[in-house]
Amino acid sequence: MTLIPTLTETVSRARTDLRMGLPVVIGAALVAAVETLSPDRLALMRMLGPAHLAITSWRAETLKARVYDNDLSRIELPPEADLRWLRSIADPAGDLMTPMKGPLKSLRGGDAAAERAAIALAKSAQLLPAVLVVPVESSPEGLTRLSPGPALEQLATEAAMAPVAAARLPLLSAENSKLHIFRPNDGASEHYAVEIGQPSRDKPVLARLHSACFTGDVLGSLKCDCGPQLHAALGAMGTAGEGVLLYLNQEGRGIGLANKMRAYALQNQGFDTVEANHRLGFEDDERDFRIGAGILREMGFGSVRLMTNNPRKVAMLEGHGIAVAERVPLITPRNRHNTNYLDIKAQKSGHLL
Ligand SMILES: Nc1nc2c(ncn2[C@@H]2O[C@H](COP(=O)(O)OP(=O)(O)OP(=O)(O)O)[C@@H](O)[C@H]2O)c(=O)[nH]1
Ligand SMILES: [Zn+2]
Repeated sequence: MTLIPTLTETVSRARTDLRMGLPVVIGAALVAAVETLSPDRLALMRMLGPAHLAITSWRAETLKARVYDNDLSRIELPPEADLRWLRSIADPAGDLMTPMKGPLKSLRGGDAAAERAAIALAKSAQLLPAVLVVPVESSPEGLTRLSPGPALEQLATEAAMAPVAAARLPLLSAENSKLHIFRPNDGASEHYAVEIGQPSRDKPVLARLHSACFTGDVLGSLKCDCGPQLHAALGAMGTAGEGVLLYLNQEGRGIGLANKMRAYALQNQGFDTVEANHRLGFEDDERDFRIGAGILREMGFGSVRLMTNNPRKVAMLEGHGIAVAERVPLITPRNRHNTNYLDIKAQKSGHLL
């Protein structure tokens, strides 16, 4: 152990840098997130050499740009491109008003490892997955530096979860409850576990992995089923006298609340929940379900009766050391605002509704 930052810590720093609009050095390139880049920093970066953009293949598909690097595209920057242009490539908000941004020229050949790591880093910072890249031989002092391969590997590694604090928390649905806080070792969000009663660690526990939904859980949004699912799950555990509900801070299926609102704005333009994610450049579901498995293991649970309609959650838990003894459906009422969303989840995401 030294006082020098580990790779995990350096990646976490780099994530914060991108959120603040600071470039980071990945391999032999200077990269910055388009979303947070200022005009001044853009000008300074462009003085260092020819720049290009990296976007995901989903975003490239919408923009009709060629994809030569599998999951991403490197787009040449036209000389006259300003920040407005960069943002129009990154953010689909204005796509319908200004559909033609091109023709876009995709770079071909060479190596896209730095771009791939930069996009993964931007996603982990819950920023739009679009980055400005300037290949450089030497880069200014003081910037966070990463090697592409190890950075990508680190971003794909399961974070270790440490229990931080726990206390009794009587709930409307179950007076005998306790709230546990878990902190990952990668500088990302904390997650919570509500333990109801004193469930045995030796038999399958009634469990729910709930992903945060500020709009549904807190505001009572009618657009999704999250709030009613949260309360139905706690209610069922209260009635049974025991259970464990993980509240995972993976808002918007892992893209964050700002991007979820971008997705909602696209849904107002007529795209469905899956199409909206893709137009933004994301996969339809960016959540890392290993987090839930890690917390259950940390709490001593090895087997669950899982309240979910999502077969992927079952498969991911099973794949990460938690036996799913039973899937318990969690069906909540439909309304005119969420019925299309629920149909799309059933048709495109395999939910059993
Ligand atoms: N990106 C995006 N996220 C959404 C949208 N609507 C709801 N969400 C998020 O979707 C997640 C729903 O999480 P869950 O209810 O735990 O998961 P699920 O995959 O629906 O599975 P089960 O509810 O267990 O059946 C939450 O993180 C919400 O914030 C949307 O239109 N776009
Ligand atoms: Zn919701």
